[in-house]
Amino acid sequence: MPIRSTLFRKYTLIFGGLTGGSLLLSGLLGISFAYQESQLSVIKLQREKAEAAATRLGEYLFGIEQRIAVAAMPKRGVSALEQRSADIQILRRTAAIHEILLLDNQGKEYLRTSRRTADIVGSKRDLSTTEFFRQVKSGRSYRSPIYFRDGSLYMTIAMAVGPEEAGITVAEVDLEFLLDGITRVKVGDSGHAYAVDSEGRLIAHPDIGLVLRNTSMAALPQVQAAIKGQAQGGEASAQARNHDGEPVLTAFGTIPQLGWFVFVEEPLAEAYRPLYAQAIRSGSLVLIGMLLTVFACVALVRRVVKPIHALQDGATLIGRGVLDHRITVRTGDELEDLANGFNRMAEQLQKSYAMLEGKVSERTLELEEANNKLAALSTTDALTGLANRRRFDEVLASEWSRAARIGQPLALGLLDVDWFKAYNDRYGHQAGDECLRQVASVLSSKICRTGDLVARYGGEEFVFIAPATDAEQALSMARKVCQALQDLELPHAMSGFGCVTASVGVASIVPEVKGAPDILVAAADMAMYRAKEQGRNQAVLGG
Ligand SMILES: Nc1nc2c(ncn2[C@@H]2O[C@H](COP(=O)(O)OP(=O)(O)OP(=O)(O)O)[C@@H](O)[C@H]2O)c(=O)[nH]1
Repeated sequence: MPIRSTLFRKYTLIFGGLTGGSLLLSGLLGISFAYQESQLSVIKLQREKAEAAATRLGEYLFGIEQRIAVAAMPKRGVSALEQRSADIQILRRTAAIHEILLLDNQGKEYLRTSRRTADIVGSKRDLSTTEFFRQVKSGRSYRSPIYFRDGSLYMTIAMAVGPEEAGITVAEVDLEFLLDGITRVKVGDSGHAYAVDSEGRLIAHPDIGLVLRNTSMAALPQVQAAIKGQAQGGEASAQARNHDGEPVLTAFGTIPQLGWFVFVEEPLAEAYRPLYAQAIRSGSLVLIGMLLTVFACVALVRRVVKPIHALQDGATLIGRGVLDHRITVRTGDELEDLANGFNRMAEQLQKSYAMLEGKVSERTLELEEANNKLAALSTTDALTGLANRRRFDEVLASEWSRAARIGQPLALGLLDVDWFKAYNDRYGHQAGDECLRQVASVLSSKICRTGDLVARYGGEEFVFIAPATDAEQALSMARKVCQALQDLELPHAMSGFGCVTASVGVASIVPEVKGAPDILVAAADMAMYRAKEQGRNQAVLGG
């Protein structure tokens, strides 16, 4: 079955996917939480700024009111207006107080002291119909709505301190300090603060032109929410659109004494810039972490897969028969165990093959020997150990051709034991066999030149082939054989010689290529018969 996927790819995907994926997930969650926390802290900071500004302004205004109250307070238990005028004139030196009136308890002006004009004392101007007089007479302090005059922002504060005869103190407060307070609030690089009154009318803004144009911010949802009291604290800090329709992060603080609101706002992109930077930093770290994880996974998987590949390659090689191959795995675990198992198996196979090969070559050798023996047997005479008739025919044919080729004489001798039938009859067949072996031995000892062949021709007949031997030499060799046999003196009572003798016929010719060796055999045979006829125990030359 074809392999669908490699181990390396599979495990890299699994490990890389799991670790990289979980790292990415945890990284994204971390970034998300950090983003939310940072967002909350940015919003909280903004709200604190707004509240601090509101508190500062409220306290400042409260301080002015306190000063007015202290100045308006009757001294040494005396309620006469004259005695308080001096204190009130001192109060005039307070920068934020533009003008102070002292009214008697009927609403008649007793003293008017201003930073720009000379003091007017005892004008008796009737101010009893004014709102501030009515309100103070009813027992409450009075704060007027803000109003513009000569390009400046004012508010009137009226109060009565002490017994009724002490009269009413009315101060016109220049709200310039409000603008200062607002413009001093720093919100990031380009953020700012502004203040609105309880109706949403702009009363302080770094762009004084907006204030002077009597701009209302009441249309802005965040201002509406603040006025309606729907938004409290953190919930009032949120993303919104400013007066110019730009997205901002905004928060507000309340000046409770006045019912005013101080808003701070900062362009959204600027407010969140540290968040984005942090998110990018965290994202980069997650990315680097993921890359490192993936690299680590690849390295780990490669380390795991490498010995498996070594096992795979080794198993393939051993399977192909390379049995001396050894698998090298040094992991110190099951894989190394498996490699060792393969190596042991290969070693075992190698030994078995070697044993098998040894047996095969042993058997082959035995077979060769058997074949050689068989071949020898097929060409050897069992009784005498001489070459047999078949071997004789082969050698005669080849020597005939060779002699014909080189033009040399080839001699052949045919030996027949004399009166051998009688020998058998007299001494028995076994003795006859032994006698034939003796004859063979004599023949072999006399016809022993290199290239000569002695063979048993059949029965008690022997034959020899002598290459490069002429008739005279052949006859001489035959005579020596006859003599040697006679000299052996094997007893033969039935022979006229008293011992075993033989008659030999020899012939020698230079063969012709076209001729047949039969003529040489026939010539020797005829000569042998002639030797018999001539009395036996002799050699006769034929041809
Ligand atoms: N013991 C024994 N006798 C054999 C063997 N081969 C042939 N003979 C005997 O050899 C004898 C040959 O006898 P013949 O052919 O009559 O010749 P001969 O008796 O030798 O007489 P001449 O050849 O005329 O001298 C036979 O009696 C065969 O049985 C053999 O292998 N062993």
